[in-house]
Amino acid sequence: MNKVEHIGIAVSDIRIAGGVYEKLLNTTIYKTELVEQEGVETAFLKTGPNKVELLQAIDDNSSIAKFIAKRGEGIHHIAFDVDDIVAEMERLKQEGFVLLSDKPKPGADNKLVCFVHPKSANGVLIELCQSIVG
Ligand SMILES: CC[C@@H](C(=O)O)C(=O)SCCNC(=O)CCNC(=O)[C@H](O)C(C)(C)COP(=O)(O)OP(=O)(O)OC[C@H]1O[C@@H](n2cnc3c(N)ncnc32)[C@H](O)[C@@H]1OP(=O)(O)O
Ligand SMILES: [Co+2]
Repeated sequence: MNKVEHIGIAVSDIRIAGGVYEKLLNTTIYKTELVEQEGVETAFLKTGPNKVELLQAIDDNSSIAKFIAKRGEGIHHIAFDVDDIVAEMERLKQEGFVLLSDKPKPGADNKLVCFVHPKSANGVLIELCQSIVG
């Protein structure tokens, strides 16, 4: 596993939260993207080498809607960059982690992603991300 790729933050209103994070980080949102398969609208900000992903639910079935209903807004997941997501998924499975999909799926920002259940990672939802090249 490589560096932290982004920190995902669950928000109720991405426009309001976007303004707050633009002020906080003294930067502007460089990309917004709707990821329908995940039921989310996203907005990305960069600070130094780090990325923050704001996530708003687009419907009540979204993981983000459930998370906010249960826990309120806040840090939702930590994403790690990987070179070979299939190999990393296999390694984590062998180590006993619970993966939330059998195969990588399309994420935001030209990535293939897979999630590790928070119950198998000390209460933190982990995302693996591999950049799609080309
Ligand atoms: C934009 C695409 C992509 C990217 O490219 O970056 C994204 O980031 S998408 C982000 C949104 N998508 C996901 O989160 C997909 C993976 N998540 C899931 O599959 C589910 O959210 C889940 C983790 C399996 C939980 O779903 P479910 O079991 O239906 O919900 P519960 O509310 O019953 O939760 C069970 C249990 O887990 C705790 N929980 C839930 N979410 C989190 C979390 N983010 N961090 C820590 N813990 C979490 C929840 O509180 C429950 O615990 P108990 O209350 O102790 O039972
Ligand atoms: Co993410």
